[in-house]
Amino acid sequence: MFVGLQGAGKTTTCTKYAYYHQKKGYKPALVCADTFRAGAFDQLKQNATKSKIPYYGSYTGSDPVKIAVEGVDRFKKENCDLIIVDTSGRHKQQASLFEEMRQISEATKPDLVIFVMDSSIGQTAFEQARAFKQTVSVGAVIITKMDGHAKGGGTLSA
Ligand SMILES: Nc1nc2c(ncn2[C@@H]2O[C@H](COP(=O)(O)OP(=O)(O)OP(=O)(O)O)[C@@H](O)[C@H]2O)c(=O)[nH]1
Repeated sequence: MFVGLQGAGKTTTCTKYAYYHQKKGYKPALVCADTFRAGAFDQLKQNATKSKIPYYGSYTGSDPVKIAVEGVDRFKKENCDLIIVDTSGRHKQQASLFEEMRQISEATKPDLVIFVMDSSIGQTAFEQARAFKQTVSVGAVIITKMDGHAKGGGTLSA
């Protein structure tokens, strides 16, 4: 399950992560549990289609917990090795969105929660990262946009 702030690069990184594992011979799948941002499902769908990775999502559903569970169940039945759940961007002041993230995690029971962090955030990442870790069991961090500037060091130290 991928979590993080708005625009951190979750959807892009989900596809890269799936593609990487596909190239290694695994059978990944993508689930779009982002019902918040307009176009989120289309973005994931386009990336998945280009990479020939199966995907699941909904244009009409408004319950990300339900969509996540449906997607995970479907791909488990299809014997996928790696089911990646992309979630909406959120920040710690958005209590209801944090609660939603907790519910998705509780319902899908991910083996790994990955916190995706934009390197340009620098050391201010600390408070946000802590809030995510206090709500869901973050087990890994991926830092994105290291190609754009030199602030990644601050992010790493935070
Ligand atoms: N330069 C650069 N741009 C990136 C990288 N990763 C993502 N982006 C860009 O950052 C923007 C946001 O990426 P998304 O993958 O949509 O981010 P997101 O976290 O899914 O966004 P929300 O779902 O709205 O929270 C897009 O324009 C991406 O192309 C990266 O490593 N380098």
